[in-house]
Amino acid sequence: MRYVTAGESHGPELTAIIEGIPAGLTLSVKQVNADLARRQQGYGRGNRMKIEQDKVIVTSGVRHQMTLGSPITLQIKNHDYIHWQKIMAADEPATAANRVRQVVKPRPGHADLVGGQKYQHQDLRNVLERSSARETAARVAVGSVCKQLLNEIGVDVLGFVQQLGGIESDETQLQALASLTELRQLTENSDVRTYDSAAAQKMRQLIQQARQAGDTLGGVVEVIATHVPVGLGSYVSATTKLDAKLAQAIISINAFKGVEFGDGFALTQHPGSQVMDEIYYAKQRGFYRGSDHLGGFEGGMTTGAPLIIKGAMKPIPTLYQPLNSVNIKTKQKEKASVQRADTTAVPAAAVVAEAMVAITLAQAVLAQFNSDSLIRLKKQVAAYRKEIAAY
Ligand SMILES: Cc1cc2nc3c(=O)[nH]c(=O)nc-3n(C[C@H](O)[C@H](O)[C@H](O)COP(=O)(O)O)c2cc1C
Ligand SMILES: C=C(O[C@@H]1CC(C(=O)O)=C[C@@H](OP(=O)(O)O)[C@H]1O)C(=O)O
Repeated sequence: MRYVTAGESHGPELTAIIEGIPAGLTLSVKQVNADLARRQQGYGRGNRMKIEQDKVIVTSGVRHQMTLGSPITLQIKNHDYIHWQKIMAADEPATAANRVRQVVKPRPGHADLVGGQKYQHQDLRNVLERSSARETAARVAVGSVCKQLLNEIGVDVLGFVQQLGGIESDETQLQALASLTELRQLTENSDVRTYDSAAAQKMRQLIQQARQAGDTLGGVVEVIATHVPVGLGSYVSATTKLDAKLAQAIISINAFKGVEFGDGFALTQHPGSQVMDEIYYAKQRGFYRGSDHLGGFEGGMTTGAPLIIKGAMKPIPTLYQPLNSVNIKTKQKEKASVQRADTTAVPAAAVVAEAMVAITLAQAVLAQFNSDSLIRLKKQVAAYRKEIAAY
């Protein structure tokens, strides 16, 4: 399965085309829209989210709510386009009237300067339009389709905020106790996508302070995937290791600078005796682990334990109290340009990370099992699970 997204932040729409989803999957557009809405929420987002109400339009590959096996096209309209039609026009030459709102003072931490140098753009809007995380809405729509496929074979994926601006979310402690369903209820009942708690209150205060100071915040998101079959991915080649593919998928999200599996970097502070997941056997269950310090991976393969993947998001680069920059035209020192921006988008990014994990897992499943028909896929996965359990 492969996919591509297209679309500029202030252009008419985002588009995603997915190729390789099996025929026979009942696709809920309502569910895709619910995921798109989750990505738009979260305390700390800017005014753009008041303009957009992301909804997907399916224009191919699905008939009567069932996938056909042909490429699926998903479109999401940019409501903000109405304010940018002239500036973003594809079919009109540049004129004094439409060459307005140019960006010439690159923002440190955004793609502006390097994008301008690489593509030789003199208006950095040509870079920011596509480097903007607006694109992640399309990925969430693709991820939602993939989650629906994964649900058919019992795999559940959930992303949530683990830490924001240094304040740890209560879900981290709850995670060990709560099922994914309980965790989902907790995260959905809160406007910072965290358990509505003392920690969430502190996060909100910190975001308010950052906003007032013209500053921004980052954080850590966590994604858990449960009931993943044993042995997705392989140790045989660098390119077949599934943990490596997931690392790529997480780092591909705008502003992500780090990824961890299980206890990740903290593993380095303990002796081996404390961090390996010891092996047990029970007749009903087959082989299983007593812990999950390694986040569900050994040798680039899934062990059958829950996948625990964390991603570190840097603070948002656009600051209302802008940092030092240089005007690309005059070469004079100036403060970076200020575009409308989020104070933080960690809650939104948790939904994007969930989508990226779902996409990568769906790709692994479809590479290993039949990808023409959902019925055949389910049969093959069930037979494989039996074979593994009988080992
Ligand atoms: C959901 C989401 C929303 C974001 N919102 C903004 C924003 O409003 N302003 C901004 O400067 N960067 C924002 N970013 C981050 C930039 O898109 C990102 O830093 C930029 O594309 C440069 O890429 P890099 O940080 O991966 O190097 C956001 C990222 C995500 C995931
Ligand atoms: C549009 C989205 O996020 C945008 C991501 C973004 C950036 O630079 O990454 C900058 C802002 O764009 P704008 O200036 O149009 O408000 C965010 O709002 C979105 O998440 O849907």
